[in-house]
Amino acid sequence: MNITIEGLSKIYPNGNRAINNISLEIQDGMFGLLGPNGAGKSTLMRILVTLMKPSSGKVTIDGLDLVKNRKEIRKILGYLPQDFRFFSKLTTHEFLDYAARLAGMKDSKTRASAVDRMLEEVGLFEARDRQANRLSGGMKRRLGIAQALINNPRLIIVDEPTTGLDPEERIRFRNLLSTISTKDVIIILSTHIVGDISSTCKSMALLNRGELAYSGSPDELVEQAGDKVWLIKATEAEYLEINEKYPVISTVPTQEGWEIQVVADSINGYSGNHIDANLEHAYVYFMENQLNQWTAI
Ligand SMILES: Nc1ncnc2c1ncn2[C@@H]1O[C@H](COP(=O)(O)OP(=O)(O)OP(=O)(O)O)[C@@H](O)[C@H]1O
Repeated sequence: MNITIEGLSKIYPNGNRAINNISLEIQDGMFGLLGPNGAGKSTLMRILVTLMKPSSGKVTIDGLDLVKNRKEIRKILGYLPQDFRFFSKLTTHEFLDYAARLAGMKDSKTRASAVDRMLEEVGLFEARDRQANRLSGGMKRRLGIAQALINNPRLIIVDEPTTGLDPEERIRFRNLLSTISTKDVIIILSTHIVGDISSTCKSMALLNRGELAYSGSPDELVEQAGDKVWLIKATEAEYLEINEKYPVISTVPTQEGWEIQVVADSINGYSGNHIDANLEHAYVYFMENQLNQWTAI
């Protein structure tokens, strides 16, 4: 499985340039698409799932042209949109059966066993007779992924799936995605939550204001911030100054004052030492130093 994106742009009718000349290669496995709000992630997702046409550029999925071969591409596609909703009154099981029918599974026996298998896989079998729109947030998200996966798609696109989930459900959801990501399947995970990507994706892209700011592995991005993360031991007086000067990752009070994690090329004049960088640090460093656009995660 392989996706090639060449010179892709999207300008909305009101003139908003949501995506600007993006070129990208995506191979088998889990691919993370990271970026702040408004970066263009959802726009790119909507184009990839054939809901919207690009203004210019070309996308090829396993040799199929995204615009010309829409029907064929839809057959191999599973999509969990950001604002996924359920019809009222359907039970979990009925909903998934409906989704399976929409996905083209005509034979009722095959469908029934596929639905049960999928409910087991996402941990919702016990909840099969509960009304879908009364499930907890995490369970709804799992039912959302179940409907995206019911027809064994080879391209799975999930948009901001962990927003609003508690940490336990978030981990559960990520693990679920990892188990699906086998050979010959691409899962594209769009998120503004750095932890979603660091724990699951081997390759990633960073979008910012419609532009491709980085593509590669999360490890390579972390390497770029290798010696840029500092733990400063600050006095009360220095605390505010440091907050003004540097992007601060965390602040912990100590008996002497504060321990403050910052990302910066140097910490002239302050007392501190390097600490290991992680993807969150790298993201902040990249947004601040390469793009001058650090605000907040
Ligand atoms: N239908 C639309 N018409 C006009 N502009 C739009 C439309 N949808 C999105 N935009 C604009 O395009 C840009 C990219 O939006 P998009 O929703 O793709 O970003 P995002 O990275 O998914 O952000 P978020 O995480 O907030 O959804 C933003 O400036 C947004 O305001």
